[in-house]
Amino acid sequence: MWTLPSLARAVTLVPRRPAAALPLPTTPSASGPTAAPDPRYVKIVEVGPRDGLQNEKALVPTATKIALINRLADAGLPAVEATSFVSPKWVPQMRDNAAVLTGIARRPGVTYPVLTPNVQGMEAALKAGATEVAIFASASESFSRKNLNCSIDESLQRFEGVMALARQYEVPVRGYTSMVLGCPYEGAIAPEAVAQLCAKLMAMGCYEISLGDTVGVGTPPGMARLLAAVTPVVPVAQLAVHCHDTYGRALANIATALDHGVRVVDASVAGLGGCPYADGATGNVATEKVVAMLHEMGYTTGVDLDQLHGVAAWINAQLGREPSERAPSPTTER
Ligand SMILES: CC(C)(COP(=O)([O-])OP(=O)([O-])OC[C@H]1O[C@@H](n2cnc3c(N)ncnc32)[C@H](O)[C@@H]1OP(=O)([O-])[O-])[C@@H](O)C(=O)NCCC(=O)NCCSC(=O)C[C@@](C)(O)CC(=O)[O-]
Repeated sequence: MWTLPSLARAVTLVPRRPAAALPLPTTPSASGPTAAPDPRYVKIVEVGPRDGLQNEKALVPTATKIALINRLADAGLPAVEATSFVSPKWVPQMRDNAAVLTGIARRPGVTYPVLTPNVQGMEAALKAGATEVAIFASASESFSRKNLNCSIDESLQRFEGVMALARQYEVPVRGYTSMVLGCPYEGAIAPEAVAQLCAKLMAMGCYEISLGDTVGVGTPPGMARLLAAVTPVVPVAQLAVHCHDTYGRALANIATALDHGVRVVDASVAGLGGCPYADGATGNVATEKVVAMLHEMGYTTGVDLDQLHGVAAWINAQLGREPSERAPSPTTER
């Protein structure tokens, strides 16, 4: 059986900057990110292969997942969340995590984060060659128990073990905070409680916090109140927003976040997804809709919108899904 001391031999370790010193989002160049932060560049973190597919009822073939990830990277997405190393009893769709992560063709300059809820998941992720991971906490006690089978405090204790391994193997860690704008089990969530949790995740060593409107109940004023509470404790350059589109408000909420200086946006190609432990959660906002809006607003993303539409149509066909409403044509871009 594989044991921790064999880890150094099992994985190829790439020397990295300490996670806390990771740079702000920058415009990617042909050879990777440039040094100077560009205020008009918005980094899209594509979460479809994980957050999207985790909710599909029928098992998606591993080859389809790998092809999806490769196609998204080819379309210019700078970060493609590939899979999660969670219990296969809890999320069967992600049980081929190692095969997916080892099967993708890694494109230079693209990161492929994976979710790790505990040391067991982190060890498996490292063994499969993960070079970036994400831990995921909830601002709602009820959702924490449904999603992670433990309290918020217990989840943070588990993450300590993940962070220790991440430091040892120099793997950057992204932190998620879920249910930041409301919870189906608890209703309203206090922005101050979200801020406190985000501060704890930052103190543990996360380089960025993604604020999850897990069930899409947020509104632009709610997003503004949330960011007013969170930005004093987490610099806005280290915040991302992760908006589900349950009630069609995701783009408006993202636009509000952009107004407040957020420059990292999570999205899911074709609007795939939901959350298996959050009743009523539909997919993340569709990546093609976010990219179209950003380009119309004069932001750059490095994403080829036509190619991305092709990926959305392809994955819809693979999954037998009806295409969602097409986002504006790239011909209208500035
Ligand atoms: C955290 C646990 C594992 C606790 O689950 P548990 O049952 O309390 O764990 P346990 O430690 O008691 O172990 C029970 C069994 O699970 C196994 N196990 C334990 N850990 C692992 C692991 N890492 N990988 C593989 N197997 C694992 C362990 O080996 C054991 O196996 P058994 O002895 O019964 O055969 C479980 O609750 C779980 O897997 N939860 C994950 C749920 C999930 O993935 N939810 C979706 C992602 S979160 C999300 O989508 C929100 C987000 C991030 O997108 C942001 C937003 O929208 O807000």
